[in-house]
Amino acid sequence: NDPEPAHLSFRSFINALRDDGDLADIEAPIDPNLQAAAITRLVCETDDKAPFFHNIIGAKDGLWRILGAPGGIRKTPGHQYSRLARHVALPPTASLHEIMDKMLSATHIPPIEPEILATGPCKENSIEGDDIDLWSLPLPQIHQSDGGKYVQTFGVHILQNLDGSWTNWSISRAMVSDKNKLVSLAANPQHIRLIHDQWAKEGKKEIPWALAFGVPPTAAMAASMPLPEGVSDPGYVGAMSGEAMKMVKCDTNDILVPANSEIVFEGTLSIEETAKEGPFGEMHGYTFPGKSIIGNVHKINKITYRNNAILPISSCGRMTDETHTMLGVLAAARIRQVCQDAGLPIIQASCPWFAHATWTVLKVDTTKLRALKTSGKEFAKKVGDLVFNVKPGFAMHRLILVGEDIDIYNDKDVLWAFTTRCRPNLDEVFFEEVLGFRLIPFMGHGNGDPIKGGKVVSDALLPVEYTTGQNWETCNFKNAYPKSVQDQVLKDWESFGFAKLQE
Ligand SMILES: Cc1cc2c3c(c1C)C(C)(C)C[C@H]1C[C@@H](C)[C@]4(C(=O)NC(=O)N=C4N2C[C@H](O)[C@H](O)[C@H](O)COP(=O)(O)O)N31
Ligand SMILES: [K+]
Repeated sequence: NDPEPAHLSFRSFINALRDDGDLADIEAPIDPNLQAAAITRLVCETDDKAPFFHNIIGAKDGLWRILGAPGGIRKTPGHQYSRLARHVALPPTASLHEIMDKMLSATHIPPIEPEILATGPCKENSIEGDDIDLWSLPLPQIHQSDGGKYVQTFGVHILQNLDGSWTNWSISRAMVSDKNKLVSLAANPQHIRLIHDQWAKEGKKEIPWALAFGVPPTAAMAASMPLPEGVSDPGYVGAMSGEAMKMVKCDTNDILVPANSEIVFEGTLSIEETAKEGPFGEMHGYTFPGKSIIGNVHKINKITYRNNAILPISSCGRMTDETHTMLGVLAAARIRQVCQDAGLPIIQASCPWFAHATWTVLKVDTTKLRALKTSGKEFAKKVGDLVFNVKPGFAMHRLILVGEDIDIYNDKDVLWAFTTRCRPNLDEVFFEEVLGFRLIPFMGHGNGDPIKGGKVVSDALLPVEYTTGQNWETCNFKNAYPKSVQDQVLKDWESFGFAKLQE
């Protein structure tokens, strides 16, 4: 057991899940080829407990046990987001808005720089140089049609810019391409791509790199979030958690990794060497068998790892997994922040699971909106011009604007507003000149330019909300009857033979 709390130690996090009744300890022998990921996939589709595989077939010398669905959601009422809440030291009853607020909480405060320790648990074991043979490890096959073994679906890539003034953490998938090599996908505008191109411009051949698996959960959340360029994740996370991240230096380069990481791959990201990458079962729920693209090659010079190390995996695909609950939610959080920093009256943002991280719903403060004396067309254009031209907006293809009466974390509310208050076309502003997201099937496998356009701001605020405010009565139990009638109905409800109402 680690001394650190759950948000600062992957092992403490797993113990916290077990205490929450949110972990399935599986002692049965499980095949890393498909079986572990298939169980994890069904967990994601049924919102069940995180699977912890203690007995992976082919594991040896402590490599490795597997934890699935680290960022999944639960069906337990009132505790749906407890696994995410445990990542950021919030109570299991925390709402998505509170989790997003916590992740944004260090936006305008100074960083707390990491503390560098002489050693740490991640140094307990090591494999070096020619002894590295990834093929001998129990590599997970995540989906049957993936182009290779995606050992990397929840580790954190760590890179620095040229002068070392910026340390970037990010999650990008990578598959094994050789006994000591991975190939990853990180396209424009991702920071891995930006840093890669900076080093390439200076004529460098390779970039010092590390990939840390089983990092402190708060670090995994920051890695999944589009922080502004130049904002170093370690310092941001330190400020967020109120204490310095405990790091150790890699043995074979100067990259710092969390001291209690489960497994660390140390090496270099090649500037020139590329390899076929993919296909991979994507976050939008599709695999296009046989379709691979070109990715960058990472060469591993040393592996260090804890005793009985644990590999986290994300078996991504259709809702709901980490690409929706972390990638989508944290992009929406940053979109809210960007709007607020620009002085727009946006008070909340959400990323509904059914939209697979392609929509962001924005709740507008309509009192402030009315003070702007603007129109829907004008406001929608203003929001889109901002959001679709900043990095946090790159994966989103629809923004929906709604008023205060909508609970944007409730799908029925969102769809009610969208289907009844947004007149198709007239109340929508389309953007064809902005960066588009190739991984969405209607882009990468659609009719138009795979990386340009196809975006829209759908204004689901009625015109009256821009002028004098809501002039309708919602026709539902809570709004269409006097309180006295509602109270009488609720008092009699179960005695009339109806089922107990969910709170
Ligand atoms: C939480 C998560 C985030 C992911 C991915 C995944 C998970 C679990 C897995 C590996 C399961 C699936 C793919 C899906 C794929 C999109 C991608 C990726 O392969 N390439 C990419 O460019 N971005 C990905 N992200 C998003 C990325 O982490 C965020 O955009 C983050 O802000 C990047 O950090 P910087 O802003 O500092 O640049 N992967
Ligand atoms: K990041």
